[in-house]
Amino acid sequence: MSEPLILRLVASSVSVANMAGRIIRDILKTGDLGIVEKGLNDLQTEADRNAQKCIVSSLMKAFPDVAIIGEETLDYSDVNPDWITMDQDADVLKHAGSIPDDLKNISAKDICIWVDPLDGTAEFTQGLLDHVTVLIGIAVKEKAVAGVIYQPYYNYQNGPQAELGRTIWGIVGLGAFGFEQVKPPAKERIITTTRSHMDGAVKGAIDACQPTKILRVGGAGHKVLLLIEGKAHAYLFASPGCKKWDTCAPEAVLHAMGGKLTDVNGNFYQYHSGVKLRNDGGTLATCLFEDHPWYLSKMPEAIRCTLKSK
Ligand SMILES: Nc1ncnc2c1ncn2[C@@H]1O[C@H](COP(=O)(O)O)[C@@H](O)[C@H]1OP(=O)(O)O
Ligand SMILES: [Mg+2]
Ligand SMILES: [Mg+2]
Ligand SMILES: [Mg+2]
Repeated sequence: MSEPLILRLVASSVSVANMAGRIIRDILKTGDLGIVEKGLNDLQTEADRNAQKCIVSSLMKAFPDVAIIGEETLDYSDVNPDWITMDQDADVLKHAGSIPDDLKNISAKDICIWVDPLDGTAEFTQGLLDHVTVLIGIAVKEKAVAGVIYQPYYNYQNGPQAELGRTIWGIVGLGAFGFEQVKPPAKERIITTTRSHMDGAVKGAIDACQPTKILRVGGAGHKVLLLIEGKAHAYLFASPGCKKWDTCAPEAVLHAMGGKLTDVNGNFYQYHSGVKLRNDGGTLATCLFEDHPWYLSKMPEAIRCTLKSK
């Protein structure tokens, strides 16, 4: 008998995220990023386009009955056949015996896969390569239940011989894998936030939490990696810039390891295929589930009202 659908989805996502990471690294090596301005402070490169073609074409072929929503608007008629992979990561498939009961019998019609082929595009164009991640999030009905975060330039500070890239994945109720889970320092309050989309509300919400340190870095995926590795206590972005493909995979991985991600009013985002793309309520995520209410209680009333999820 074949493995449960949720595990096959994650195993395929891990394999295809690795291939997308190779495509991203190849584009950077050419030196021509093919940058397009989609809007104010909103860029797209050839790496975003090609990585999404690889991910969406591969997953569509493997799971034709599942809804897939990617960040970039693209024409899929000219996809390079070498970019289509049907591989499924063997290490993921080994967990077939430990799937939580509520995910054992899911149906393809209830699934939506959210694809951010390259999260941290602004930082990618500026050479801040460790801020870049490939995000594939899997939702069943409205809930983010599984996610893959591939970091294509992990290790790049260690010189040209270093082996690049790492895969982090998780399934809520099963666990999260591919990283060393470390608790954040007890006597500090480190908050990570945007470096390229800062505004008054983002700053006001952070100040209200009186952090001991602020880490301004790019990418939703990268900031959640800082949480799961204990380098920050909270990720706070009191602004509606992120979309469902930015938060689905990070939220699932964070929940799988014991953290929590919501909007700044404490509401969970919904991820079914008909949902509004924009995360109107901002982002408040904590490494430890039990810390979340404290940060929530510090959110200024004016910011909570402005960022009510619609
Ligand atoms: N105003 C915005 N316009 C477009 N994308 C945004 C905006 N704000 C946030 N994002 C997306 O959310 C990610 C996290 O935001 P930030 O780095 O500012 O904390 C960004 O890397 C970007 O994803 P992407 O790079 O995939 O387009
Ligand atoms: Mg983008
Ligand atoms: Mg993104
Ligand atoms: Mg992106």
